[in-house]
Amino acid sequence: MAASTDRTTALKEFEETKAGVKGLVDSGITSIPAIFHHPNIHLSTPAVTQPSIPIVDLSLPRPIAVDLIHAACRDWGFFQLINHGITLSTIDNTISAVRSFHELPAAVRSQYYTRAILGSFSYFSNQDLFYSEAASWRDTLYLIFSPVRPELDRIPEICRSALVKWDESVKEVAREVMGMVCEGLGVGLRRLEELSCLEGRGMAGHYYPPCPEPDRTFGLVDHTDPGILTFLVQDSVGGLQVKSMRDECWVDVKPITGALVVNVGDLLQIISNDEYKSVQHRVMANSSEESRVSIGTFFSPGKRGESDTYGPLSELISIEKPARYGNVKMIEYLNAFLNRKIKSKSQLDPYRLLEK
Ligand SMILES: O=C(O)CCC(=O)C(=O)O
Ligand SMILES: [Fe+2]
Repeated sequence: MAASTDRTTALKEFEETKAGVKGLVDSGITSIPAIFHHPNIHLSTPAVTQPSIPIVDLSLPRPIAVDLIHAACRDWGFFQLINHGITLSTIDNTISAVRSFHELPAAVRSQYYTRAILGSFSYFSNQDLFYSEAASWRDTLYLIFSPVRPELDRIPEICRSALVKWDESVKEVAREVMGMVCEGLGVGLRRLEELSCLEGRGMAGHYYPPCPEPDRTFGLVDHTDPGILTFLVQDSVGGLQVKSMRDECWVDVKPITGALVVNVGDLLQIISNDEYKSVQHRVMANSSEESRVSIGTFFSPGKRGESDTYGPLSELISIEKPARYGNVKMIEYLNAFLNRKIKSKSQLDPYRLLEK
């Protein structure tokens, strides 16, 4: 009881600094506060560097790229996309813009600190700070681009134009990739787009400061993403790991300059009726001397009215393979995701109809 009261007080104190993990690092700490201690971290297995997640070259002839994307979504739930058309300078500018926001003086960035992510722009440390057993070594800026358009003047000037441009660039790549995903699934080319899967877009700009005790905490605990597809760009520091479906090993996602990391979310697993799998991933606490930045864009259906439900595509249901999930109502689904601790697959379970 006393311990949990202490923890609650410590969490509130940390929250009230509105300066995130970056604020702790700037204060010169040499050990991490107890709220960041993950008790069973020593039990978690280290990652291997081989095999690595698939690489898909978008400049290959389309049928070949479609086959590669299909195999990657089926066997890994993850791939790195190269030659996708977004220039290196756009990527660098975007990463720098996110870094610059997180490195603004605490008094300036703290003005944006809020957990109300439904506004245009928010900044916080650990989305699930008050739900999880232990906090992780990470701060985040978050923006919703669609279906509600952001109020541009509420986005800090230091990252505004870069993030708006990034959203547009990623959306174009996602349009192409979603078409190829549909082709791989054997459904109409625009099926996902017609389901408004390009129209729900949120963006997280994560900042992982160097951690003085990286063996005691995580950067981001293992989880699956709730939406359709995630497109992520990372700097050269590394730390992202994916759980291999084949042997359950954690595998490093080695940073490749200019690449986008693409992964299947829980909703695509549902819609594809288990053809494609959303796969667990995590980020280790940053043991390098430099801070790490990654920017994820999360695509999900933008149509979220009472009658808009999303379940296994009728083309993928047969007598041999009946529907494995019931229908999802987006508002309920997203609210459930936002109001609990980060974990894996919990979004899928309530909708599962049959045991695999
Ligand atoms: O920072 C990363 O590399 C991964 C971030 C991530 O998995 C997420 O935001 O869902
Ligand atoms: Fe993720």
